[in-house]
Amino acid sequence: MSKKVVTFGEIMLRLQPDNYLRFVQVDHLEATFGGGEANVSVSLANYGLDSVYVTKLPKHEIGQAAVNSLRKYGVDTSKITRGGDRVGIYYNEKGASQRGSKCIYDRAHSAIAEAVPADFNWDEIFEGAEWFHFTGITPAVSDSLAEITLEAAKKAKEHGLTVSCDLNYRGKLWSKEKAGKVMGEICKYVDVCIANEEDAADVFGIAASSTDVTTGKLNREGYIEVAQKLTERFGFKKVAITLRESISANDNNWSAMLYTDGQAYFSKKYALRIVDRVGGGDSFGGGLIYSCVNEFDPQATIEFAVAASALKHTIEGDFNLVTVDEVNKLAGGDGSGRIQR
Ligand SMILES: O=C(O)C(=O)C[C@H](O)[C@H](O)CO
Repeated sequence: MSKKVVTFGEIMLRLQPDNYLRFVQVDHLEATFGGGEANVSVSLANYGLDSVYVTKLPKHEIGQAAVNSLRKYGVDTSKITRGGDRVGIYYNEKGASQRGSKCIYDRAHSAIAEAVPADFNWDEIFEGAEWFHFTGITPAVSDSLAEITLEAAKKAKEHGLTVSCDLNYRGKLWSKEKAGKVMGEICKYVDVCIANEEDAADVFGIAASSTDVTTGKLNREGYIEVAQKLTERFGFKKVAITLRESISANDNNWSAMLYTDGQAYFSKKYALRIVDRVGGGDSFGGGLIYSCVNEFDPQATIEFAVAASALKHTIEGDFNLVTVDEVNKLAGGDGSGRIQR
């Protein structure tokens, strides 16, 4: 039987202009769905795991369309609570070259934002599960959701699950102070922390002293220092950090580090040409969770996670629609992009 992983968060309607058009230019928007944890669930379903996504969505057709967008890829949506009025929306304008992407949220009073603890029966949801994943976006959405996320993390530990959290700081949803306070409590129940150095600094005020003298960015020692400080503070078993050594619109190197048992493992570096970067971090989380539940060794774990997320950057939409074989092919060194025939 395949291993069961539960994720919890908000899935939103993503509305986006075609290609690289600006919001103010268009008279129609393309509609898809996405959300940090939903994206991870789709990755895991693609990899063949029993992938369960938990949220609350209205009973109406837009809520159903969100459910269908997940079912289409094999995510188990049976634990989604139905009710409330709104599906959260995010508008995404894709940047190019020196113009960055823009994200506008319209998610206040969504069904999940207004969910209450009684909406979820965690004992039932976690039955037979091995792993629970959420991101720092979920508790940022509303106070009630922060309370529910904490309860879910505690319950997951009681049920013996491994708990992972991607810090994913969203400054449009809450202040650094509030994020630090809420996440500081929730992270006591987390085993595997996914972060980048900006999240660590924004949420926990953790900064590293080691930077590269020429670029001014963190160097390897700096990343290790961030992971060590996170581990010291929360007792994480693993810290996975995506490295922004030089990630700008024109120079996109993508790699990561896994820190576990006092050892740091660095992945290969990929030069990306970005088709869609939204969900890139989630695809990394999905690859990491897949590798961990399958007990890959640390180097293989980080290579799989980074290769998975490198592939995501080539795919339109939030979801990483790749198979284990495709990820293994890239992780194994074949990044040729050749046509297969
Ligand atoms: O930013 C958010 O809250 C989203 O969930 C939108 C995207 O799906 C998310 O940023 C991808 O990680």
